[in-house]
Amino acid sequence: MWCGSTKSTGRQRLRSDSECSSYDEEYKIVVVGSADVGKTALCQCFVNVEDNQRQNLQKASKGRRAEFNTWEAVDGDTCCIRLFELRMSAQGDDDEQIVKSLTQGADGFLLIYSICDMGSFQATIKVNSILQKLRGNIETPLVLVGNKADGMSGRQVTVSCGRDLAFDLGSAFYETSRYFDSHHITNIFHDVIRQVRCVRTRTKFQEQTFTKVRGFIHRLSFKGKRKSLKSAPTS
Ligand SMILES: Nc1nc2c(ncn2[C@@H]2O[C@H](COP(=O)(O)OP(=O)(O)OP(=O)(O)O)[C@@H](O)[C@H]2O)c(=O)[nH]1
Repeated sequence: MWCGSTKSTGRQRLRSDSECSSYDEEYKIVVVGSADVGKTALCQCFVNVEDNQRQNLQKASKGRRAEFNTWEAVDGDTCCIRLFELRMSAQGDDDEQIVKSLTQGADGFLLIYSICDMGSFQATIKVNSILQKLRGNIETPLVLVGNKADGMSGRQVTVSCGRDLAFDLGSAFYETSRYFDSHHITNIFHDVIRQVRCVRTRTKFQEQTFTKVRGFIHRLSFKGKRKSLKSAPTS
């Protein structure tokens, strides 16, 4: 697995953006939540950034919008995953243009809160409604994630609160931590990719069905016209 970040950290990138965007299967995933819930930490764990680089990245990224690219095999199919970190507050006082363009251009979302911060949990409800409003009718693959489940700080949000919210949102739900086994975090990112694949397959199927039906109607109307021309009396 190649890992890299497009944050201007001086870190060497092994493949270019254009390579990523020309890749067959590209997934744009927005990792969204309030400040300090661990968005950067989870992205870094997923793209497998080493611990010593992690500290530098974190220092360099404060106040910046982070973006990570990685190539990853999900269920045997390699794809290019682009992660966009988006800090959003419940007040909706964020840069509207950026929120709008990231939200509308995304294939899927990881909605993060910290289980040690009730405010961040409550904010996810508001953030989700902003996302849904901006997406309109576009289907939105979503995974709700309660981070910092390592017990280092006091828990403020119970597991059942998280589960109930996920049920209301119609999303998958995980609790995790940057200190958990990396497979746990990988599995969360793979889950959202699988959901995006389902949406894409469904859309493709609907488009193919629509094309077939349109072709059938076209042929029928053509036959009908030919018949009426043949049966028309010749003067
Ligand atoms: N205990 C614990 N701390 C974590 C975990 N993930 C992140 N942190 C800590 O929480 C703080 C914020 O982490 P970040 O990854 O910068 O959070 P963020 O959501 O990207 O923050 P912003 O970029 O400010 O929005 C840091 O001090 C991290 O070390 C976790 O799973 N467990």
